[in-house]
Amino acid sequence: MTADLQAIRWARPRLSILNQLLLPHRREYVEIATSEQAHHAIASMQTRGAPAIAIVAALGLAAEVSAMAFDSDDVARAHIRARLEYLQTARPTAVNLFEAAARLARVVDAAATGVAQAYVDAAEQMLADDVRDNEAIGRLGCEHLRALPGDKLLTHCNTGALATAGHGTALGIVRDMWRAGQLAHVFFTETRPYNQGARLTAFELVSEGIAATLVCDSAVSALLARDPSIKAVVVGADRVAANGDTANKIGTYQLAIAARFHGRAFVVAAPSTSIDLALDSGAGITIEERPQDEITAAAGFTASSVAAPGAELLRERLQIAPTGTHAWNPSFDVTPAALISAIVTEKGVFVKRPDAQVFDLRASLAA
Ligand SMILES: CSC[C@H]1O[C@H](OP(=O)(O)O)[C@H](O)[C@@H]1O
Repeated sequence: MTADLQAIRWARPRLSILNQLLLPHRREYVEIATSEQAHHAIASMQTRGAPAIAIVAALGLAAEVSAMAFDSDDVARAHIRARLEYLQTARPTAVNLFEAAARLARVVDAAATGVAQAYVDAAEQMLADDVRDNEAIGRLGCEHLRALPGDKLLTHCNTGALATAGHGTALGIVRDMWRAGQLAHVFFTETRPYNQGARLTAFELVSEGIAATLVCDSAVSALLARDPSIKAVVVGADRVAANGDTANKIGTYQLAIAARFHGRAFVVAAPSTSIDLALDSGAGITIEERPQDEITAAAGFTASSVAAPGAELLRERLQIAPTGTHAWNPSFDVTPAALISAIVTEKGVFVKRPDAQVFDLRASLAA
């Protein structure tokens, strides 16, 4: 990964994150020293992507804890547990944040002594684990997709180095296929209304010189109808239920319908930390709803605001819809398992049993 694409920098005990609100115009790192700052970075989308928000929450608290002197292990444990509860209120859909908080709570509960140190060690380990898992997803995804006809892919939102500790999930597969000479071209959606595709995936693909074309979300069916060499649609995930129903960036569901209609594979790529085995189906997934003005106005920079210090504050919004327009802005949708061909994780590539409409991820992960 090039240094340009490093979303999370951790040099014990200091954490800084690439402020993704300013991309692709400015590369500016923000220091995160407290759990409040980590919460703000996640809620305001300075950092985003299911694995990245879990890691920033964990390491933001690690930075805070490292600077504190606790009177006892019990005090440290109580503090960490309370802050983990608080951090889970930053965003509701990606399960990685909740999974990480539960795992870290178990670490501090299990540590009889050295609670603060045990917490920091475990939070730090998450960074390395995520890169390792994404590399495995890339490798397994390449192997899985090699057999399918065609030499192009389509992806949605941003699932790359910027959304993770490094390499990425769906975009990690794109990266590995490109490096292996298995990929001639990738199409990627702008991902309205937040434009993670046009701003962030474009930034990653241009940085690495991967042959790529940006399309409007609404151009996907026309693209699939026109180009039979697109072998698959590959997307990430924010939460996958035990039956394979998958919450991912809004627009994913309609991509899956288009892929099914045109006879293309629809592949979900995510670490196993994105799988929520407590949920039987996607019906139980909380979908974040974001402000209406993300739709009624367009965000961006003018030449003068890009150059100004604190450009985030000056982020200009161009009104598109008339004042008084009501908008509905769900940030995610749930793609039914029936439309998903395969789920690629670091633990393996999961498919449905012949004739089944859903996955059995409880059995797959137990195997
Ligand atoms: C590998 S990241 C998964 C996921 O995160 C994105 O959402 P957001 O940008 O709102 O955090 C998107 O759904 C990606 O597929």
